[in-house]
Amino acid sequence: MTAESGASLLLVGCGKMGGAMLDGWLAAGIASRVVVVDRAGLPQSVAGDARVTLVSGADALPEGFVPDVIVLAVKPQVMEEALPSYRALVRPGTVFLSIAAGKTIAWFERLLGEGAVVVRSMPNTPAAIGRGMTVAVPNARVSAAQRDLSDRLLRAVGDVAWVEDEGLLDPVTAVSGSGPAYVFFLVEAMAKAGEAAGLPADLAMRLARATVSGAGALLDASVQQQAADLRKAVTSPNGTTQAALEVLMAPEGMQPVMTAAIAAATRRSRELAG
Ligand SMILES: NC(=O)C1=CN([C@@H]2O[C@H](COP(=O)(O)OP(=O)(O)OC[C@H]3O[C@@H](n4cnc5c(N)ncnc54)[C@H](OP(=O)(O)O)[C@@H]3O)[C@@H](O)[C@H]2O)C=CC1
Ligand SMILES: O=C(O)[C@@H]1CCC=N1
Repeated sequence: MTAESGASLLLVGCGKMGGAMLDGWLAAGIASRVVVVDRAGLPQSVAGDARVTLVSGADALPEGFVPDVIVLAVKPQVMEEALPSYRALVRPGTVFLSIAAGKTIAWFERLLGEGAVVVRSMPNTPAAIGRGMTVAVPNARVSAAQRDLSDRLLRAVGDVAWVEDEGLLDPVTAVSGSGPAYVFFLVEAMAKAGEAAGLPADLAMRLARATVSGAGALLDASVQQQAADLRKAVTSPNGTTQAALEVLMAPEGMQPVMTAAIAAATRRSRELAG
């Protein structure tokens, strides 16, 4: 691969996350060729793109195809069944880039062999609009050029942080990997509470959606301010917000619930290691 020619990629699993990442790579022009393995077919967004070839399984890869990166984007529960078919592609020049929750670098080395070059990462679904957050950790065999290529692939769909301590990937998964679901649930909960307070259901949902997305955009635009500062700016002394925050910020309020939720997701990520 050269910077001009672009990378040659094998994408194993093209569902919600794999499909979002594929869109990002094609839009950024990082990939010259992407072979996709997925029984369900290609997403509509990439149909007809000459750089993309769909195959039904590892046994149907194009003759002589040697990918720079193999992106592993199947569910953790099917990874063990899927992975051995790609063992023949292990070589120093090919990076196995996993986005699967829980599955550790040691687990991949066990199934692929000690020589495997592995990056374990955890993205999130805002990647679908180029606003993802990914944390990645390399194994010892990843070269500087391979780390750079992996970084460019992940950065095509949002921000990227690299860490050396793989143990951090479980709480990372709990905070940013699963995190979008908590925010969407917040919308649902606010809408339901608005209904309970007397709003019509459609107006309550419209207000909840607009408030969460507007607050997210304000947070994004307020690089100099902490989230706590933005919260304080809404909170008039002895006003309505203060009344609500006295409930949410009480010792038995939202913080212990969020801490317990993130601890549960962290535990589940560790269990998925298998
Ligand atoms: N969704 C999310 O928010 C995030 C997910 N992840 C991780 O991304 C990975 C994928 O998750 P997600 O995209 O949500 O899941 P999806 O189910 O949407 O995508 C997985 C895709 O892989 C296909 N597939 C199943 N078995 C194979 C196989 N043997 N070879 C090739 N393709 C196969 C599935 O097809 P079929 O449906 O026919 O089985 C499906 O299209 C998981 O490991 C998850 O932990 C990481 C961060 C965030
Ligand atoms: O729920 C899951 O297991 C995956 C990983 C992070 C987000 N979705």
